[in-house]
Amino acid sequence: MTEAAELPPAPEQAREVFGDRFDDAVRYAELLADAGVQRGLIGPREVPRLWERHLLNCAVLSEVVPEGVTVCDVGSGAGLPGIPLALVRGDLKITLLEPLLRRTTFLTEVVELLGLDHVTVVRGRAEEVLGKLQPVHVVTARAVAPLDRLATWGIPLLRPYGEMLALKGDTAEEELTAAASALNKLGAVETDVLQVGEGVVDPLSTVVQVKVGESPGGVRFAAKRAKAARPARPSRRRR
Ligand SMILES: C[S@@+](CC[C@H](N)C(=O)[O-])C[C@H]1O[C@@H](n2cnc3c(N)ncnc32)[C@H](O)[C@@H]1O
Repeated sequence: MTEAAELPPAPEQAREVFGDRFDDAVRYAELLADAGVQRGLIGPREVPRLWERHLLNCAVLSEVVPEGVTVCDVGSGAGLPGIPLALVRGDLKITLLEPLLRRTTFLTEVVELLGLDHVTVVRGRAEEVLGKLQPVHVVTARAVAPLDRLATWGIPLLRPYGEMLALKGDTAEEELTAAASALNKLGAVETDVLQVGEGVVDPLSTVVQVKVGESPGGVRFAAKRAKAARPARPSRRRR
């Protein structure tokens, strides 16, 4: 049997980043290393690098999230980036969206244990909750799908003038180029690649930012809504 990897002590930067919520961040890291691994939500090989590669890498996304907004973390998995973001930003209202029951059960436990009153867990696929969730200012995501597919799921969840913030690695620029036409059709008006986490993570975390205009979801989504709104044709009667 392989021995369970040990969770290393929190690095000094974690105290600064999580501030008052540092103890809760430690508790979350312990839950990931223990129940998270046992229930197959995170690989055992991730445990030694939980702080740098997961908690801190996700928490620094906070640098580019505006104040007091609503956020939907699409494909939250074991709570990344949603939970670290919630720990550093009590001003946000965050929905963790995840289709798998095993994962939403874990997320609900974490939210209750850490007393994250500003976080709600919703079970579902992004493309299926459209119209059921209130549109949000910001969609976040990490490791869910290539940018073009992620955009078709995430952008329709946005309010007008909202933005999607996707944590991506080295492939960020490449994915943006490949997704250009899809983003255009979905109503993107501005895109950028941001580097965050100076002095906290090395390498810096890369974030693809996609801002939308008045019509998030773009032409296809607008057409779908128009179709749904059309009155039903009167049924023909046989004479
Ligand atoms: C590789 S995991 C990443 C989890 C987490 N974001 C992280 O970085 O550790 C991808 C997650 O996306 C979820 N997912 C896949 N398709 C989805 C969809 N259409 N809508 C919402 N979530 C989805 C999966 O269930 C899974 O939890």
